[in-house]
Amino acid sequence: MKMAVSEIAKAINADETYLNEEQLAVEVTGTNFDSRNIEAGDLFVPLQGAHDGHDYIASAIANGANATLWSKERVDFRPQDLPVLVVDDPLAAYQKLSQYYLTKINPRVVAVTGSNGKTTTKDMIAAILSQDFNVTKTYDNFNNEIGVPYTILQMEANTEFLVIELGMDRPGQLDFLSKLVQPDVAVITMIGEAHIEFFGTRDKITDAKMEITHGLKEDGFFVYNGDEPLLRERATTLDMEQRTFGRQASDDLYATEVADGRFETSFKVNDDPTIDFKIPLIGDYNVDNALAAIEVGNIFQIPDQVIQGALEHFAITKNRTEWLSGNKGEAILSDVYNSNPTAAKEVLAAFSKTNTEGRHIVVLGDMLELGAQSVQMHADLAADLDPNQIDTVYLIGSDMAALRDRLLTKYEPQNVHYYTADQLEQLSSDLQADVTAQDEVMLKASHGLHLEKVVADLTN
Ligand SMILES: CC(=O)N[C@H]1[C@@H](OP(=O)(O)OP(=O)(O)OC[C@H]2O[C@@H](n3ccc(=O)[nH]c3=O)[C@H](O)[C@@H]2O)O[C@H](CO)[C@@H](O)[C@@H]1O[C@H](C)C(=O)N[C@@H](C)C(=O)N[C@H](CCC(=O)N[C@@H](CCCCN)C(=O)O)C(=O)O
Ligand SMILES: Nc1ncnc2c1ncn2[C@@H]1O[C@H](COP(=O)(O)OP(=O)(O)OP(=O)(O)O)[C@@H](O)[C@H]1O
Ligand SMILES: C[C@@H](N)C(=O)N[C@H](C)C(=O)O
Repeated sequence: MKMAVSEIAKAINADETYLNEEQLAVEVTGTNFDSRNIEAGDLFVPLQGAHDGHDYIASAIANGANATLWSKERVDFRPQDLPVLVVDDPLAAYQKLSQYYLTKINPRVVAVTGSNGKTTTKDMIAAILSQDFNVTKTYDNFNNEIGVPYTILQMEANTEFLVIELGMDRPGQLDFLSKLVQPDVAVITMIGEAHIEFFGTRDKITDAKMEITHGLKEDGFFVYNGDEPLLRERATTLDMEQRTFGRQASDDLYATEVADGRFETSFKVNDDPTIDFKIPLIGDYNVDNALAAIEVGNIFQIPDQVIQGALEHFAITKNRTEWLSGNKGEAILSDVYNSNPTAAKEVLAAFSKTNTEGRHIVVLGDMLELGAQSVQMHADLAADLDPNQIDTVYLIGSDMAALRDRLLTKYEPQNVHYYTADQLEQLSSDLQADVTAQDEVMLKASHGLHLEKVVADLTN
């Protein structure tokens, strides 16, 4: 982005009495809400976390901030050595600025939500559209009320498509984000149980996910998983054009001949069986993510051969079924960004099928935000762990104790290792001592368990 302070001030209704002529002419070339990541020319956005972002203005300036948003409540403590845009609420101003900038650049917008698969599908769609267009996509999975404005303000002036991930863990959040980005295409990958603690039922999760259509343009497209009855039912009330994907003949686009490779999955689709699609990921569920992305490519008339090439080599975001090589030469499947029952079952199914000369070792940590059904849902994962396919299980976290108890009815005790959440280092050192070059290790847990530290220990 490139904007003068005067343009920003108008866009967000900042109090211009704190800005002189010279300051109004200063040019801003980016934004950041973390002073440690500020680059020369950026606008600093002080946000409230556990600490107050305003307290880091000195480091933002030292790193080259050209201007800062500033809460009017802190106006007496404003810095004197750069332009200060005084507003009621810096986060609301940040969101408003992003909306202004989006209107100014005016790309077509593809918005992606779903209980699982948002980041992967976003990456696939961006890879496809990038073959023919200038595309900006969500950085990592910055998908909330802070991450969405950040992504929008990252756009270069020549951006033709914005592929943006929208996340939520409460009703109303997607209503806000969808109206902010006003998608040309809204995608729902699937409905699972992620964050069900704050909804109670999958039905209510579906209602909240459908909010992605609230800002959908009238001539826009709604792309969704047609195998989910809860989505099919809601879609009947929408006027916009719709495209479904899935595994059933009733879907507009469905996969056939799905085949698992060592590190990839291949499949065909109903509308052109001559093309062999391949994705560099294991897991049947990733075919669904790819189908959603192909639908988007079709909407924008990207030829099938071009889509095929883009999917074969698309760049995945780290820690999503990412294969790594461990210190002893073992193969590691890192899926440590998040976890919930549907995702854990899918990844266990995929991992169970991979060939190994050694053992299949699984490390599972607590799945968070599952509410009253949490303990039961952890215990139920026992059905997805077969001692003939998964040799050794490491469990960590309080609710995983329920899974340990269940597993002891079918596993030898020496093959089930249990740790409390504060024993992560112990788990890591025991696992390192146990693993051999021939083994394969899969790790999955909610982000809060920090299994990425174990992955780092295994691969350092
Ligand atoms: C306000 C803010 O900056 N808080 C981030 C910050 O928290 P803290 O409370 O620890 O901040 P802290 O109190 O230390 O500092 C307050 C503020 O001062 C800043 N600061 C701090 C120190 C310093 O030297 N300099 C400085 O500028 C700091 O960046 C922050 O802006 O530091 C954490 C660790 O780095 C991030 O994890 C937090 O990011 C939040 C979660 C976020 O919302 N980040 C956005 C960009 C996002 O999209 N994050 C995604 C996750 C989004 C998500 O949870 N999505 C859910 C669904 C949506 C939920 C909606 N609530 C899902 O996908 O399931 C991600 O990080 O991967
Ligand atoms: N379509 C799917 N169905 C079930 N599970 C999936 C699906 N896609 C991905 N997953 C699981 O979810 C994990 C995270 O994938 P991804 O990051 O794409 O999802 P996400 O919805 O973006 O999650 P987050 O918003 O928390 O980043 C994967 O590694 C896999 O375990
Ligand atoms: C970290 C956040 N994006 C998320 O996915 N949280 C859930 C609870 C998880 O980590 O499993």
